[in-house]
Amino acid sequence: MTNRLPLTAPSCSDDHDPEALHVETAQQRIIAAITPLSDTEAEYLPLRESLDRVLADTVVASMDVPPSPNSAMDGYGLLGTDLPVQGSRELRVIGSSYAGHPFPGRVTAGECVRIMTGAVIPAGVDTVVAQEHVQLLEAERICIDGRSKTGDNVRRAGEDISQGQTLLAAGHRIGTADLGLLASVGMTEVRVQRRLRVAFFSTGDELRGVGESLAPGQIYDSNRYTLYGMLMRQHCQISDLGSVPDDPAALRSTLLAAAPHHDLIIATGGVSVGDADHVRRVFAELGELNFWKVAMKPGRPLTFGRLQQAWFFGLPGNPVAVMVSFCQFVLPALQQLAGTATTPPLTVKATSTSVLKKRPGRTEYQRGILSYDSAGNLLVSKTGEQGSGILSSMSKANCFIVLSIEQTRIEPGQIVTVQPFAGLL
Ligand SMILES: Nc1nc2c(c(=O)[nH]1)N[C@H]1C(S)=C(S)[C@@H](COP(=O)(O)OP(=O)(O)OC[C@H]3O[C@@H](n4cnc5c(N)ncnc54)[C@H](O)[C@@H]3O)O[C@H]1N2
Ligand code: MOO
Repeated sequence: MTNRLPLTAPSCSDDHDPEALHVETAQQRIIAAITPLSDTEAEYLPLRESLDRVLADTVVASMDVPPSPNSAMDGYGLLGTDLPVQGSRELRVIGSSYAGHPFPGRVTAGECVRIMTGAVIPAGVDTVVAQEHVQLLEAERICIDGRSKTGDNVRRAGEDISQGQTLLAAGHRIGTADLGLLASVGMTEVRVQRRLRVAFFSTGDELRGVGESLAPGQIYDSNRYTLYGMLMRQHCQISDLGSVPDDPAALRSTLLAAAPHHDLIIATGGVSVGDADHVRRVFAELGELNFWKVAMKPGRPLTFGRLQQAWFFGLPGNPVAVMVSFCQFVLPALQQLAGTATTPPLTVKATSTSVLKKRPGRTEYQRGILSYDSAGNLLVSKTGEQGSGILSSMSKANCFIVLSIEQTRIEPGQIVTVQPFAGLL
């Protein structure tokens, strides 16, 4: 084979490869290389349609929420100076304030108003006594005791949001609470970044699509399905370019056709050193290779670079390697492109209940099931066989067990680092 990039074969006892970048270095190189999308193609969307989109503008609150002081309880609104220090006191009920129907007058000493939760606090009132703490007397009179204190059950204007404050910053991905937050200041539409355009294709002469029949040596293409799922979860605008044969000319034309119309191109397979692994070589001829190979398992031959204005990931073909490298590298790249904060995934510590086999030299992402024992301690067990072709290990898992580069065999009872799938997949 010609034109092969050098590969230093790891020894049998460890997996060290001096050419492979550490995971953190590779992540930093990706973040450093990518500049966020400009907002020239940002669009206005009706509020509900903006769910999961990225804000193009910082939103400043145009009003206080709540706009007026209001009651937190159903009860009686009165003056704090009327609260008895000891014993009880009678007050005269002069009217009522309901949510949407404020009391128009002023309350003075010796008086009170019937008030409902959410109703505007009338002028003069600074305290609401819950009705459970009030004794009803005849002829519009009540009796209160010394249990309450001035200011009780009054929600001040702007206690949630104050006019002029930054409500949500540009680059924030709009979540479910944010839809309510934006509605609470009366916004009908928001300006959001366009969705990221991501093309993906698989490579391999052995691949057939679902619905086709398999000849000997052929397998179904599963990578385009996991990629579809992961990209849809990230709200990308996707182009599935299908399965491309192990043919440099076909790879070349697929890459060149996709580059002008996409922010990111993802290929799977063909990035290792086999005679039919053309993806990295073809990419390196056409574009700028940023790095090849990361000291991780699975996912070592990962390839990253740029082709015209599109970023490129050549993910290793093994189905688990695709998912692991997507989570660790494609996700931060998408976040960086979208201009959202690139926060590392949350990790927790858990006690392993399994023996975890590992050789030094690569960070490993084993697939685990995170659970609690009866005392509330976090436990994690591995999902059986851990080969990078064992996709069922991902399907059974709810977390990655992240074993650091120099870590070796883990015994049951040892504490390990775990990355839950929530927010990743
Ligand atoms: N001599 C060496 N061989 C290999 C090395 C190495 O360092 N030296 N690295 C191994 C590692 S680690 C990985 S990961 C793989 C990655 O290789 P490729 O990216 O070139 O992937 P392929 O060879 O094309 O495929 C690997 C495997 O995955 C299956 N596959 C591929 N695409 C799909 C798909 N779309 N759906 C389902 N399954 C797919 C493919 O049939 C192979 O079994 O290289 C090792 N070799
Ligand atoms: O790096 Mo590979 O993904 O171990 O099989």
